[in-house]
Amino acid sequence: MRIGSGFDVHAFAEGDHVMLGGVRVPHHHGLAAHSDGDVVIHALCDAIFGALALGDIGTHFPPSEARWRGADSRQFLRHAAALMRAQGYRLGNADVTVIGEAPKVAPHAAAMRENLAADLDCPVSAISVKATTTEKLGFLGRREGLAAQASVLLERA
Ligand SMILES: Nc1ccn([C@@H]2O[C@H](COP(=O)(O)O)[C@@H](O)[C@H]2O)c(=O)n1
Ligand SMILES: C[C@@]1(CO)OP(=O)(O)OP(=O)(O)OC[C@H]1O
Repeated sequence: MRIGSGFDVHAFAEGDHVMLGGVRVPHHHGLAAHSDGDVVIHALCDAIFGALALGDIGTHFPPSEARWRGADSRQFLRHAAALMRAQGYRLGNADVTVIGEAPKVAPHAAAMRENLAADLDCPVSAISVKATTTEKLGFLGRREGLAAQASVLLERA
């Protein structure tokens, strides 16, 4: 078995939605990023890369490369899943927490879990997506951006 953890933050910018776990969530801001800024998927990718000791998301998808501009982060997750399988592992379970005051994540958590499970080729029951505020404290509490953290357990396939 291997465990991994990941963390990602993106600042709010102009826009009318954020992408979270591959779900387009309406919001009065977007997220500033090279890709689509999906903090859920970025944290999950880093957790998988970490579990495999294969670097991090920037190692695999350098922000210096124009081809990742505006990219759908689900392709990053499918790549991480392919590397996981190639190393002889499958996802045991994943637990993701979105941190921020808004938008509300709970109404979209089921759709996010479906997307993540599809990309990781695992049962939806193996994927948890939850959220918390920071009780208005700090940069997340001031609604300057959104963060996500993820933990994964990989099992031998
Ligand atoms: N962006 C968020 C933040 C929180 N939630 C939901 O609200 C619950 C209460 O959050 P507290 O930080 O006050 O404990 C939390 O358990 C989530 O269900 C959310 O959906 N989106
Ligand atoms: C995803 C990548 C792709 O270039 O860029 P960003 O969308 O800015 O996201 P970040 O979480 O900073 O991870 C780095 C990059 O791999």
